[in-house]
Amino acid sequence: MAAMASTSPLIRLSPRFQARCASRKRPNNGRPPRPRRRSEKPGLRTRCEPPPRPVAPARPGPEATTYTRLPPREDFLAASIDAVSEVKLSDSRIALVDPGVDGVCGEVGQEHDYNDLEDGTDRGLAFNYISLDVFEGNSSARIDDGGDYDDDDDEEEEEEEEEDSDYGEFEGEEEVLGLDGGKIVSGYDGDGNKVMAMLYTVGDDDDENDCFAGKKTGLKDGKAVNLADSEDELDDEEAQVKEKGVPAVMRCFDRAKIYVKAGDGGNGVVAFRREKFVPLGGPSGGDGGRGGNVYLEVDSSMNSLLPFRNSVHFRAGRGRHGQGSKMAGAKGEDVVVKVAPGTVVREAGKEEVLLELLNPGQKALLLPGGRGGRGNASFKSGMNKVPRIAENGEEGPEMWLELELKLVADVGIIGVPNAGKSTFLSVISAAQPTIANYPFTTLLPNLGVVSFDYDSTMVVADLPGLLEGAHRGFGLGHEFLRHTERCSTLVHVVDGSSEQPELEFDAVRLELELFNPELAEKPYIVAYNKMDLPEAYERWPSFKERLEARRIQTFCMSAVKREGTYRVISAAYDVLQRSKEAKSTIEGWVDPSSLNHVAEKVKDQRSASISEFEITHDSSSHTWHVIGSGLRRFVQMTNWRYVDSEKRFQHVLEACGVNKTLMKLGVKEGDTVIVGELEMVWHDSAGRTGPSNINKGSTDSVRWPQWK
Ligand SMILES: Nc1nc2c(ncn2[C@@H]2O[C@H](COP(=O)(O)OP(=O)(O)OP(=O)(O)O)[C@@H](O)[C@H]2O)c(=O)[nH]1
Ligand SMILES: [Mg+2]
Repeated sequence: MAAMASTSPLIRLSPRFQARCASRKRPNNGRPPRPRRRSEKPGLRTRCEPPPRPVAPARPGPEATTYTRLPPREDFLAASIDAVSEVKLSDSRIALVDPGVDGVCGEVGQEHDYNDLEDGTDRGLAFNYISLDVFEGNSSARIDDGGDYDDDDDEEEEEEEEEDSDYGEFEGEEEVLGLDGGKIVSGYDGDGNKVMAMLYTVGDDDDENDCFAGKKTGLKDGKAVNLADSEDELDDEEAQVKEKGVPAVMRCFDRAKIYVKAGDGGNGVVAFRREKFVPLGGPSGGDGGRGGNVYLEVDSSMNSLLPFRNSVHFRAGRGRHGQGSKMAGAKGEDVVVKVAPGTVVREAGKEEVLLELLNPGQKALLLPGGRGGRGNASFKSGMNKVPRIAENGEEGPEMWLELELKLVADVGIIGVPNAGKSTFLSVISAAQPTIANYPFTTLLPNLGVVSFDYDSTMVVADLPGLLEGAHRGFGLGHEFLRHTERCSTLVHVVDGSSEQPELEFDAVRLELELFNPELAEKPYIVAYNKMDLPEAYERWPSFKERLEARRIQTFCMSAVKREGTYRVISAAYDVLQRSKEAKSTIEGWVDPSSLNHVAEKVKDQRSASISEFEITHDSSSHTWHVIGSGLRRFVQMTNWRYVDSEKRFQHVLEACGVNKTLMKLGVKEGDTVIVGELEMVWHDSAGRTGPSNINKGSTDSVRWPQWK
């Protein structure tokens, strides 16, 4: 720009363009229209309609944050939530474990009769579990709250069921895999595909409250198989995923969408010094102030992105305009957006991560404010002593950002619902997560700090249970799978009391891989839980054998009896240390100044040369588009109120080669040329319009007294 200013006295004004319409954005900065000047006379015909503005990025509507969207009504499980809050560990089934049971991994003591829990009523929990019928052959699975299922002779009923597509997809052999509060059912559908379903209910027989029962879900290669009433059946997969949206009560405020805008620069002004005894005071218009910057800062007191529910827009202040007596405008106020530790920042709609803000105190300059426009004092030179030109302030950049909070935990506890993950966390740390004998007790991740001694501590996160299909939105797991991306190590808790622990184990591993293959590559250990239960104890040897054959480090424990847990967590600690060492050698030291790289990029874009441009031609409308960020910025900063601005603009187009290129490409008389927001008409006969537009007294021939 400095170079441009110095060229102004040498302007060879041969305007081939006639500006039809100058930038409409701030035509007059709110001031009353000036009387026409000579230079605005003939030749400069303005068009009434504004030039086509560049297509602005679609502005997100009210769904700016994940939590502003209301969940589908049927997903709001009021009854289930009530039920959850009533359940205590002491009430749960585990309270019935006979203390006489001997240690883990060894002999199991006496048999425990838990069969009475499977009769549909869990006394401790006062829940009514649905009955699950298991069928052979081609019969259909059916859920019935305590009702009988007639699977043989009643042909009419069978016909009805065939018509009812709710059951149609879940035909074939089924077997019960787990009967723990909820029931995991596996089977084969008509096509021979493996089908899994988690069936459970909470509350009494009242259908309205029986929300979980209303959402019985069968999972078939990640697709829902709706086993409930046909009203709930959804037409397509998309609708299913939508309906599986996490209810508002369960939503973690760990995603937000915000708008940030750096402040615009203040405008420069044209002013001349008029003072007694100071003849020919000269130009004294001050520069505009710089717009405020946008910073992102990690605030250790924040643990969610909840504050962004109310405030979505963050705009830095604009710089003040310059004033006479060479007074520069004040700088605009900066805005600092505080985020929780562990926040990942992306530009909305883009995959690329802009910033990862992990540690409290980190502060990143995200968007630098716009440059202040120069006042006429800055344009003064030996050849142009009365510059009547000033610039607009540069527009501050703006952006929609997607913020995502990922837990910063060393170890993540994963596994199917009800495996005992929360129980394990409560044993190894001081955390007190809700523990209960039904799936999805944990709705939000829990954190706990495990300390071995003063120096060695690690943060462990208990994550909501994962179901098959979690990566496609089933259950709650997918909402939280991303948290595991931050964990260096995983502890995979396997429910030993399930029918086929290995199958469940593989399903969860597959989910991790499908969600993000990098997750599956993280180091992990397996903790086979509930060893105090006879069935778990029986299955342990074969489970261990198979996993060890696959070279997977496997431990057994009884979280509730606090046996074997220390071994598991110390093994996790060892794995964590090893992975940390490996990481530090690979990644090396990270330069904290790299946090400003987004702002650096913006600055680089700003300093793009005006001679870098592309020209496209639309032959149907005889329009030429001159595209270049340097030129665009130049147009935006040109203040068309001032006569000299127009001349300087013509000169710049000539100097940077736009005119020449257009002529080379075959521009014709009357064609429209669009540069940035400015639309002009091309005239071949420069002689006709060019010299006649020059305000002869405006540049080098100006005499100071003229301004007195
Ligand atoms: N017998 C026995 N029961 C256990 C053991 N560990 C946990 N449980 C019980 O299993 C049930 C589920 O425990 P949670 O810790 O809530 O399971 P979770 O994996 O956190 O479940 P979600 O949060 O739903 O994913 C509770 O009733 C626990 O008391 C164990 O070692 N032995
Ligand atoms: Mg839990």
